[in-house]
Amino acid sequence: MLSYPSFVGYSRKLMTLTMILKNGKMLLGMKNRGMGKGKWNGFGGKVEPNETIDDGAKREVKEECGLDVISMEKIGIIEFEYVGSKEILEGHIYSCYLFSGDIIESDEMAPIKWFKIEDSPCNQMWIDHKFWFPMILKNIPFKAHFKYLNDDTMLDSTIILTNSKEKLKEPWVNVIIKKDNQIILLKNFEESNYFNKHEKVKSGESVEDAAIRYLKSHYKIHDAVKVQKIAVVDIEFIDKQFIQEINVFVLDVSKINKYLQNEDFRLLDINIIQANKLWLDNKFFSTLLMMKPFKAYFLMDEDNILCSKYDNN
Ligand SMILES: CNc1ncnc2c1ncn2[C@@H]1O[C@H](COP(=O)(O)OP(=O)(O)OP(=O)(O)O)[C@@H](O)[C@H]1O
Repeated sequence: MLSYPSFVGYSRKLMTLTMILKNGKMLLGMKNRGMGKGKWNGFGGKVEPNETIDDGAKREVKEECGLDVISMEKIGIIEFEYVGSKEILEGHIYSCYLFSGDIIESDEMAPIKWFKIEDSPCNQMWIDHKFWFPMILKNIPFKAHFKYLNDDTMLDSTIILTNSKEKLKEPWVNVIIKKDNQIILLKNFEESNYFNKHEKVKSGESVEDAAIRYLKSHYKIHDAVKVQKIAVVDIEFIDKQFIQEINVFVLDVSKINKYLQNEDFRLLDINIIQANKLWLDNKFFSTLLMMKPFKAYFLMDEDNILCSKYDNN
């Protein structure tokens, strides 16, 4: 379901961007002119007509921060699209851990500073940085497309891991119980994201049976209960070799009191859902509660969503 855009009829401009890393820190320069003025970034620029992309990347590092690259690795290719432009900026993204020489600031890039990775000046960097930087750190090849309205507004993003051999899907279930205007959270819900824990589907078991098993293990519920499968959510973690396929069912008990007797639950008001950090993004819950089946895909690095796609057809 993760379709990647194609750009027939667009021209391309090749660019490089090299992230220089050492001992948990990254080297960033403040761009003082041209594209990305006023932003901290790695080092790079346009590839010249008579050089290879790798050579262009090394030349830009030398020109912009004075360092000589000893070795570098290309991790990703990003296609930057700006609404209204028929030119794709094709950025080749490198990591470099081995270099020599001294840092020299230039008119174009100053100051140049080492930042601890966890202290990166995110709000003074390109918005896209946070979506692909985890792949740089974990050395996971990727391809991405970011669509910008202007330099500070991103409209769409797609990231594909290019090394993944077909990852295996692992089916899980989750059942959301809705009562009037409230969602029922189990006692063991995940505090961090206000969501009931997922349950793994056993081998040979259907997802529907797993959903009923899930319900019975948590609630006093009888066999005839009807759950409705609303969402299939594929969750890919960048550094795991399988995709978690979460089948999300919804059971509406607004008219049925007996299911909930004598049990100790936590009720969460649907109206405050938007304000809470619920599982996944805000759109997920509102889409789920429309009760129309849909599919979704999330690319994650630990708790961070790097890419999300919905398919409501
Ligand atoms: C839209 N989101 C973006 N996210 C992250 N990085 C981005 C970027 N858009 C451009 N970049 C990088 O910014 C540099 C511009 O280079 P830029 O100064 O235009 O090139 P070059 O040095 O050849 O120019 P001059 O010839 O000196 O004008 C180059 O590394 C390029 O990869």
